[in-house]
Amino acid sequence: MNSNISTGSTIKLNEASLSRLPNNIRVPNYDRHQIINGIVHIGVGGFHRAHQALYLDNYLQQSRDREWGICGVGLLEFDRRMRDALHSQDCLYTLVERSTEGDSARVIGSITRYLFAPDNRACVIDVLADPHCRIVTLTITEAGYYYIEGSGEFDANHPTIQHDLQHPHEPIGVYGFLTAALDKRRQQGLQPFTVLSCDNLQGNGNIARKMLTAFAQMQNPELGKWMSDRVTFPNCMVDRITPATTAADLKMVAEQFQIDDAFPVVAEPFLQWVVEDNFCAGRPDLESVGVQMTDDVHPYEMMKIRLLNASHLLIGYLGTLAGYTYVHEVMADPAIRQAVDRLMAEVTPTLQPLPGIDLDDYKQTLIQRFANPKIQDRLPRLCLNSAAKMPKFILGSLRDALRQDGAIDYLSLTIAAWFRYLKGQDDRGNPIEIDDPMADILTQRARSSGSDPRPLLSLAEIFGDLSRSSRFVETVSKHLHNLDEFGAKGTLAR
Ligand SMILES: NC(=O)c1ccc[n+]([C@@H]2O[C@H](COP(=O)([O-])OP(=O)(O)OC[C@H]3O[C@@H](n4cnc5c(N)ncnc54)[C@H](O)[C@@H]3O)[C@@H](O)[C@H]2O)c1
Ligand SMILES: O=P(O)(O)OC[C@@H](O)[C@@H](O)[C@H](O)[C@H](O)CO
Repeated sequence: MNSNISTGSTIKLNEASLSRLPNNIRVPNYDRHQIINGIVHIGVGGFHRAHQALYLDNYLQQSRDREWGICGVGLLEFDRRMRDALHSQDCLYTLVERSTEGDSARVIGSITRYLFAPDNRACVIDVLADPHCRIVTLTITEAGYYYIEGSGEFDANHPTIQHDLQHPHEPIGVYGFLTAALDKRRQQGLQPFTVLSCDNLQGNGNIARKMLTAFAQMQNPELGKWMSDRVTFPNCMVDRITPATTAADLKMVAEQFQIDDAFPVVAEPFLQWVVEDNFCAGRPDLESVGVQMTDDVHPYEMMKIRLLNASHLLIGYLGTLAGYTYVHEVMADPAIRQAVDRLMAEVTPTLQPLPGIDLDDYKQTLIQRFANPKIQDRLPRLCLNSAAKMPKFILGSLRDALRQDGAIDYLSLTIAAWFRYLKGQDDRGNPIEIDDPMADILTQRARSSGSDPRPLLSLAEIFGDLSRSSRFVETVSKHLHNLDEFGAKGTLAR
């Protein structure tokens, strides 16, 4: 992304320039120098900055409690750009909410420090081990949990895990850092911190608990036991569509709001966070800023992941095959929009009822959110890392539907469309770039097996034993044949 923007009439964003920004831009009304970073967040990308950091900014704006600022951490080379941007502007950034009614911008101040782990790994461990840190939150993507989908077990052979087991003081992965810090806390007689996963995983807290404690057990069984007894891992459901920031967003922020921001973030107006109330070292009064605290997040997670994220996959594959670029363009195609409706209808019987939530309204709102032309959500973002997302977003519903003898047509179509997508060409022969840690094996199988889905369905680490269901295999097979022969639009027309 080209981050050079004209600075003629813009103001470089930083602490000193806040008072000179246009009046219609809300800026932090609190003294950021007084804030204690009670939260360390790993994986500061677009989503964290549009969601959790906004909730905490609202909290700091309205409360006198100064204990819940955020120290951001990036573990991967990918995060170098975030480091440079945030360090150049005192960790401030612009959040723009975009809807058909218009755009509104505000400057978020809740992240007061940012650490790029490759610069100084020991410093990241020290910050996590500091008694002021009481909650560690994560948005490290589905692939960041080192979870073997087919078995539900910890992927102990992953090179990152092996590295961290052998180099406990120089970790590179999330579990290495968390374990090193918790070990220090235990040795110093300090309480542990809460680990709050904010990734799109059903039972994200349970998965984080199982994987982190498995890692710690391998390193030091006593420490593993202490962690398993003392650290809490609330599950939570998070929701806000946040596209990846583009050069056009930087230009828009400069032109519409006169802010020269090296890494703004753009999001839809909708926002939701439902969190299990299980924090071992205290928490901010999240209810006061609209977070829903509950004893059981499970039905909320199921509803969101099985309706929203599953639809995103169908939109991503069919839309890409049909030659579209953006989600709102796909939603303007009546046939694909109808397929999304039908996918949601198929999933609905697998959901538990939620008091106070009308599922028809929820689904209608999703369709409207997807159709928002202002947020310019690109299809490749939805299709990224599909091997990790497919089991979480689609296969749970599929298993339930098979058990209930329910309809599986559109769930299977989503899988068939993914297989067709993995062949690397859209319906007009334009290349598709597959961005997935499993890309090699997936594309190799997709290309060599023609319209036979079985070689891909036999990947047990993704599909488990689903390939034993002949009903399922036949339905995917039928759709894959149609997609190969008639393309995405032709298949839907039939
Ligand atoms: N973008 C959204 O609309 C949205 C909405 C709800 C939830 N989420 C969740 O947030 C996650 C991140 O989304 P984003 O939009 O911020 O993406 P992003 O690409 O902007 O940021 C991803 C962050 O995750 C880190 N990361 C990736 N793999 C990692 C690994 N193996 N170990 C440690 N860190 C790793 C990256 O370094 C980066 O900081 C999603 O995968 C999803 O689970 C996103
Ligand atoms: O972020 P991922 O890769 O888990 O999934 C892609 C999108 O479905 C997701 O980011 C949604 O936009 C988000 O979950 C909305 O809250």
